[in-house]
Amino acid sequence: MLEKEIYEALKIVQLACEVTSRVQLELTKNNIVTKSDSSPVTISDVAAQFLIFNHIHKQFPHDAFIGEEDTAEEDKEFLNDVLTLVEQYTDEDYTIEQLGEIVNLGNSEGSVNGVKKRHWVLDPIDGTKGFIRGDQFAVCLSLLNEQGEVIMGVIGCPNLSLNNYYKPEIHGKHKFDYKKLDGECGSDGYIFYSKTQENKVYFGPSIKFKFSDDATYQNDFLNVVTKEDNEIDLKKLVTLEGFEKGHSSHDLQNDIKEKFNIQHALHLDSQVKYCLLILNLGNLYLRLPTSLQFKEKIWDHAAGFSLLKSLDYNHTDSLEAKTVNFYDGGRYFLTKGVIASNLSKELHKEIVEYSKELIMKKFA
Ligand SMILES: Nc1ncnc2c1ncn2[C@@H]1O[C@H](COP(=O)(O)OS(=O)(=O)O)[C@@H](OP(=O)(O)O)[C@H]1O
Ligand SMILES: [Mg+2]
Ligand SMILES: [Mg+2]
Ligand SMILES: [Mg+2]
Repeated sequence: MLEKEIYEALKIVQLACEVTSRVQLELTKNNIVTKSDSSPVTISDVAAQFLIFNHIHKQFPHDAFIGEEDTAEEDKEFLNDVLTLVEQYTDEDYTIEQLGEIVNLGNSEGSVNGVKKRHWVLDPIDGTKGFIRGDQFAVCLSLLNEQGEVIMGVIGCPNLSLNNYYKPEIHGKHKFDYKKLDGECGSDGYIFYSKTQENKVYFGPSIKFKFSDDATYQNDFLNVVTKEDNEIDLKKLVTLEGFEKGHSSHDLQNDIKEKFNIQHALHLDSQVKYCLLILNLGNLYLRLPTSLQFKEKIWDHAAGFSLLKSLDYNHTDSLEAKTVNFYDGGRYFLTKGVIASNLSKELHKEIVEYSKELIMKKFA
């Protein structure tokens, strides 16, 4: 089940990794604009959304899409640069109108209004600020079934070197030789994927994927992680937090670390944080809200959620230890913040209870 979906998703996420990581190296000010919510977007965010939706739409014409980007806000010059970029990776030529039609397929409100369709959920570049800074970012594609449940996730991490995050004195012995794996990556980084119902996550150096016509991609994925591979050392927990102070309440997250005596923290952009959690390079993902008005977007979490649920890890909001739901709020969560972990359900709940206390105090 889902073999074709995974195969097509991997193939096109791999291409998007290639495009985005190339653009990252040669990014200029003209390639970046500011959206009406004050967040940045680059030509490669829109190009990656186009390439991915164009491919998936051809393969699965009955499916719907939710994507972060939309061409309505962008001017002609910017969109022309997007076209020039995508045409280097497609056999056909496209007009600006055709570009818009495909990118804006992603404007679906989801299955909230009784539209029962599968939805592909895309964040073409998650961590755009990290991308612009030259740091971590991720291409995140997932699939929701007709009931709105996340059934698979693919995360491309073009800039990820795992050995940078592995510290033997903290992490102890691990199944994987990250240095060796990094060496195999070239400049394309890693891709992670999972089917939510399967109890394993696959990952491999993106560049190693060799796709044959009979969809034998599994053979090219060298690495599998299961829950049993991860030994959690409660004395050496590591948090996974965002880089941008505007995206989560770093002050409250520090209070949590103090209360639970957590000595180590990693700060990095994007859903790469979820990939590190899967590998047990971090244990506790903290995203406490900076304002109770902010609505979390489903594309910032759906692919990571699939990886986490495959290993039966916790993924809840920051006020109540209830599993986050991807369908009741359409494009948004109805809940506030996110806390995820590979800890026991009991400890996770304790952390969320303390988080609630802190949030209530801060925003009272
Ligand atoms: N105020 C606020 N609160 C929470 N989240 C916000 C906020 N503003 C933006 N965003 C979203 O943050 C997405 C990037 O998440 P990161 O995990 O990379 O954040 S961090 O920069 O590492 O802190 C980012 O995704 P991208 O736009 O895809 O980069 C935004 O959707
Ligand atoms: Mg994002
Ligand atoms: Mg994005
Ligand atoms: Mg964005």
